[in-house]
Amino acid sequence: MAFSSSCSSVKAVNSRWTSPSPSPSSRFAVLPAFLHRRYATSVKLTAISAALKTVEQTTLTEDNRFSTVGSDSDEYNPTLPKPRILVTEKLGEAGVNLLREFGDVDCSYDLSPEDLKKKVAESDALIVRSGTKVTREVFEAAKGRLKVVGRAGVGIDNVDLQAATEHGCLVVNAPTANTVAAAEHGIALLASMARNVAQADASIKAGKWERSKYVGVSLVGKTLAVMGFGKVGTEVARRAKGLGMTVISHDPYAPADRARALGVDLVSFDQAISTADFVSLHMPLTPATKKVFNDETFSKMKKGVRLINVARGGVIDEDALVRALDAGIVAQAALDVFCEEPPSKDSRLIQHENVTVTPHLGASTKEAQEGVAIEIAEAVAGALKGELSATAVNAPMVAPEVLSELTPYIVLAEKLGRLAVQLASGGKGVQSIRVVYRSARDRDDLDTRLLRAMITKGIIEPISDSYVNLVNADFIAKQKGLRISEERMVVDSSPEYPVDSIQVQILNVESNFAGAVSDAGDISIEGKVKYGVPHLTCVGSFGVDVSLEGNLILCRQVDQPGMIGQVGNILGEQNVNVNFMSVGRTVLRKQAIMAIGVDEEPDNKTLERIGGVSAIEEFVFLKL
Ligand SMILES: NC(=O)C1=CN([C@@H]2O[C@H](COP(=O)(O)OP(=O)(O)OC[C@H]3O[C@@H](n4cnc5c(N)ncnc54)[C@H](O)[C@@H]3O)[C@@H](O)[C@H]2O)C=CC1
Ligand SMILES: O=C(O)C(=O)COP(=O)(O)O
Repeated sequence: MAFSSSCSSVKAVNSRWTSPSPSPSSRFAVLPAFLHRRYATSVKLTAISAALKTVEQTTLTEDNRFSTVGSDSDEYNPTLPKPRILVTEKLGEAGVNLLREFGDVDCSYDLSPEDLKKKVAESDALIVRSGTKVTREVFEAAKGRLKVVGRAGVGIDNVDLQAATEHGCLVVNAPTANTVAAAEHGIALLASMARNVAQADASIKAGKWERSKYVGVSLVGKTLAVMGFGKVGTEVARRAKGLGMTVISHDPYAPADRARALGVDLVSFDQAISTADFVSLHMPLTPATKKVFNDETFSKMKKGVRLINVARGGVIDEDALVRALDAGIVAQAALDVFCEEPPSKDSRLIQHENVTVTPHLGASTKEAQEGVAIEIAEAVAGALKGELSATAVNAPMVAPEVLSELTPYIVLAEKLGRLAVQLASGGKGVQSIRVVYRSARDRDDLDTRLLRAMITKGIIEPISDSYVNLVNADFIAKQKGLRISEERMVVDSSPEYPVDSIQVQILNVESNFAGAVSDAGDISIEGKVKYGVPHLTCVGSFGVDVSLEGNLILCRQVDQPGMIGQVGNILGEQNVNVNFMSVGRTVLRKQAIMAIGVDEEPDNKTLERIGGVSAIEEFVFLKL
């Protein structure tokens, strides 16, 4: 391949200099703060448990933003300022208590949009249910402080996800704890609608006794179409089967075998709505589902159909539903959710005699609210600690075991990005990046999204004032016109490790260090993880082996004896500690590259002295 470097095959001549490398465990380098704004320069390399369980200390940065500092201890330090967590809607007590153990919790309900904007500017996390609109203006008002929005429930249509992503704010939800509650509410509406429970109740309270008016319809033997065969839809289907109904479902993305296992046929949208006696909505509100129930679709329904909506009001064109009710196409509707919440009191839909309504109660059981509160509190606290959430909505979800494996490679990825970009000197600008992952594993057995995000972070942060994290890495890269292509190469190494090496190439750009330019003319560096520590193993066509800690000096020189001593002496005289040194060469006694890891940043005079060593042809100082 044109881009392949000779490094993978070149053996580094590894001369360890003054300080021997510390033990692998103390050098195990991990930056778990994928979501943090300012960690790149302030986080110490930290030993943490593989599953990212380490609790980081929290602190306020100089601009008063909540940030994290890696701790050598596994304990959370209670003396440092706590994150501020704003809760704007009623949350189960157990969840609030959990949050209080971790942060300063401000429960302020019924905030006006203006007050919400004021409060988020002082909050690290915001927890909402469906009643708070987290708009772009809210993210803008937060001025970068807000790190995580927790949606204590499933639907995140009240959160502007694009704006959250652009602002690097993670959005997490609590997708499982209210499933049964929503399904039970759907079934409650289905049964009560069929037997006119709400209308009969109102009638009897109005002093009437109207037995013949409220004759209902039976459920047994009727066909129910479940629109959206996700968590709630599945539970509704299960329960409806128990009531003796025939259940069909439409869901373009649901696996047919899961439906079949419950005795449910997955059918087309038109087939579902045209054959069902009852239609129950359980899909999310998305651009594709917005007003999907409209005049046209109502006209295809079986006359006398009954409709239940415990999903989102916006999937129905409410005016069209009123027309369908008036025309008798829809015999009855039972609605828990509305386009506007709360709906206007004199809405024709709400007041319609064949409509039963509840005020968005689907998730409102004691059990569900406690569960949701705990689920969201754990997700938000985890995110504030820098853990990746299993319920992240706008960031890659990575299984904990995958994450623990990838963690040291994530550090490597960021460092390689950071190094590569410092080797670019201009010309056409940094636009095209090629990343090659060499691995012994099958092609599909490596999730590189985290690695790519961290390479992007490493590339962008040194050259712009954008802060980049896992959430916004792809967005910022796109915004800056950075194209990142990824390639996988299967190599013959141990499949025990997910990645053998990562190579980062910046294409079509000039370099301030000609030694970093590969035979193909691109800036190219490659690294590996050794004993949990990221190492630089290749620069251009030269093999080296230097651990990526502290800072790095790269020198290209004539390959001759005494070079290590000369440069080492200069650094030693200036009290700059060398933590690692390695020399790689292509041809004996021709050219070599010396990679020197230094703990301190040498001053200009020291660097000039290094440049003055006669055999050194070029050198560059790189900050990790
Ligand atoms: N009323 C309430 O209090 C509650 C409402 N909900 C709402 O119920 C809905 C479903 O929730 P879950 O089952 O937990 O979500 P889920 O994500 O598990 O299921 C949604 C399903 O809808 C399917 N879907 C997506 N687009 C579709 C389309 N165009 N047509 C048909 N199906 C489509 C998806 O493939 C998925 O299987 C959400 O809108 C959620 O916000 C959930 C809990 C409580
Ligand atoms: O979880 C959902 O999607 C819901 O609709 C529940 O909303 P809520 O938390 O009760 O405002």
